[in-house]
This record gives sequence, C-alpha cells and structure tokens, in this order.
Amino acid sequence: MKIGFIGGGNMASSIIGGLVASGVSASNIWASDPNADSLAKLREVAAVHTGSDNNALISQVNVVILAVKPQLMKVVALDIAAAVQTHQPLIITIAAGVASASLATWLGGSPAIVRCMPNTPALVRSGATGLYANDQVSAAQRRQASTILEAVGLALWVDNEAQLDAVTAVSGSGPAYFFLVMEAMQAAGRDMGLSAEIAQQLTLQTALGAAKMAVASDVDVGELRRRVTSPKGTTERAINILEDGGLRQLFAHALEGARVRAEELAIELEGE
Ligand SMILES: NC(=O)C1=CN([C@@H]2O[C@H](COP(=O)(O)OP(=O)(O)OC[C@H]3O[C@@H](n4cnc5c(N)ncnc54)[C@H](OP(=O)(O)O)[C@@H]3O)[C@@H](O)[C@H]2O)C=CC1
Ligand SMILES: O=C(O)[C@@H]1CCC=N1
Repeated sequence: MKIGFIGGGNMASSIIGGLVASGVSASNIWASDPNADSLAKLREVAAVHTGSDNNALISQVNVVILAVKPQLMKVVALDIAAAVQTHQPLIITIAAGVASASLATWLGGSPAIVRCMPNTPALVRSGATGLYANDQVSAAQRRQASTILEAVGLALWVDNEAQLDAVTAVSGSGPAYFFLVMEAMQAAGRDMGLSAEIAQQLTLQTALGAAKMAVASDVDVGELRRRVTSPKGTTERAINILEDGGLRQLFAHALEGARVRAEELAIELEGE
C-alpha cells in the first residue's frame, strides 16, 4: 500500500505517526501541502516523501487521504480530478461534513470513496473513527481503509452515510463533552478549597481511570456507576442532583443538535 496525504496538518501528522508506529514504512508514505512549515513538521514525525504538488502525489500512490479543511475540499478535488480518473486510487476523506456524493461529483468518473469521521484523540493513538464506503469501494480497499484508521485507534464501519452524522455527534465532537465535564469538575473542586493543581490532577486521573475501567469491564457503564453509588452515600446525593437537573435529556438534546448541524454543514458545503 502506497499512501498519499493531501493536506499535511494535525490529522495527517497523527495518522502518519500511527502508521509508522504500526510498521508501515515511511518510504511508502507521501504528503503534499503548500505550507512548508507543515511539511517540515511531518518530516520530524517520519521520513515521508513531501512536496507541494497534489497531482504529482497522485501518480505515486494507490490510496489518497484528503486531509484539508472542508471548505477547501471542492477546489482541491476539482484540481486533482483528472489525475484521480487516470490513476484510480482509493480516496479516503476525513473532512467533516463533505458528502461522498459531492466529492464524487467534483472528482468525476466513478471514484472509490471512503468517508470517515475521526476525532482528535487520534493525536495520541486513542482515536475513534466511523467509516462509510461508497459502492465503488472493493473489499480489499475497505481493508486498506481499516488498516489506516486502526493505526490511530478504533475504526468502525457504518451501513449508511447518514449515520456518520450521528458518529460526528457521538465521537467526532465527543471529546469536547468530556473536556467540558472535566472543566466543571475542576472548577467545583477549586470552589471547595482544593488547589488548582490538585483539582486538575484528581479530575484527569479520575477520567482516565473511569474510561479504562469502562473499556476493560464485562458489565455496562450503568452497572459500574451503581457500584460506586453506596446507598444513602455521597455519590447517590450527587447523581440525584444531576438526574433531577435533567442531565440525560440535556445530553440527548445536545447530541441531536450536533447531528442536525452535521446535516446542515453537508448542505452548506455542497452549495459552495
Ligand atoms: N481536528 C479535528 O478535530 C478533526 C478534523 N477532521 C478533519 O480533518 C481535516 C484536517 O483537519 P486538521 O488536520 O485539523 O487541519 P490542518 O489545518 O491542521 O491541516 C490542513 C492542512 O492542509 C493544508 N492545505 C491548505 N490548502 C491545501 C491544498 N490546496 N493542498 C494541500 N494541502 C493544503 C493546510 O495548509 P495551511 O495551513 O497553509 O492552510 C494545512 O497544513 C479537516 O477536513 C477536518 O474537518 C475530522 C475530525 C476531527
Ligand atoms: O466541531 C466540528 O464541526 C468538527 C467535527 C467534529 C469535531 N470537530
């Protein structure tokens, strides 16, 4: 597999780091980006081939990962369309909100497209990615896409593209919800007299420990919560306050808002 990244920013850097750490040779990775600083940072991650010509990259590889900002996707796709039609690589797009049909229209022909939604913990190889393949993607190309995204964490396929909007709401935006909860817990700890440093360390270690336990556990997270909650104890008091405040409904409402916004973004980008 020869893999080319168009756009060599944060996400490209993290995926390249994951690929190399998982045994892919840097000599099989290309990246193109007009930003010389971005390319220099990538070369610090691994000795990949770098350049500024997106079309030259396409002639070298059989998998192209589009990792530019969503708003740039149309102009980049129109520019590489002829080369993609000639060389027929698998196209993997990680841009939020760019529908595979829009991308296929811009590229022309019948391109094999995998659209995916990763998240920022990919930067520390603990990402969660949802993937969708259009009808042109072969079984071998699906395996290639899985291999690439699994290099930076969990990678799960969804059956239809609309489900990527739900993936965006759950795991794409998800790290921000947990960061918000951590911010709130740290602030509450400080308000109760802990130093900022202690409130922060206790909060972060608790988040890490809870996540590790949840992933390793053979019971669901509801049961893990009940095991912390002693009858008439401290946790019960706090949980009751959160439940009475409508936390579950608030989360349902918030995630539905994110899902609807993902739908809106796709329509906005289609029209650009
Ligand atoms: N960060 C996140 O939380 C997530 C990001 N994504 C998606 O990943 C994609 C990349 O995000 P991220 O890595 O954070 O963005 P970055 O801005 O870090 O990287 C994008 C890179 O593309 C470069 N670029 C600009 N124009 C071109 C061009 N014509 N050809 C090639 N490269 C170009 C940019 O250069 P310059 O800086 O000079 O503009 C920049 O180096 C986005 O589409 C985003 O939606 C998906 C899930 C999560
Ligand atoms: O907030 C956003 O729109 C993007 C998509 C998922 C994470 N960040």
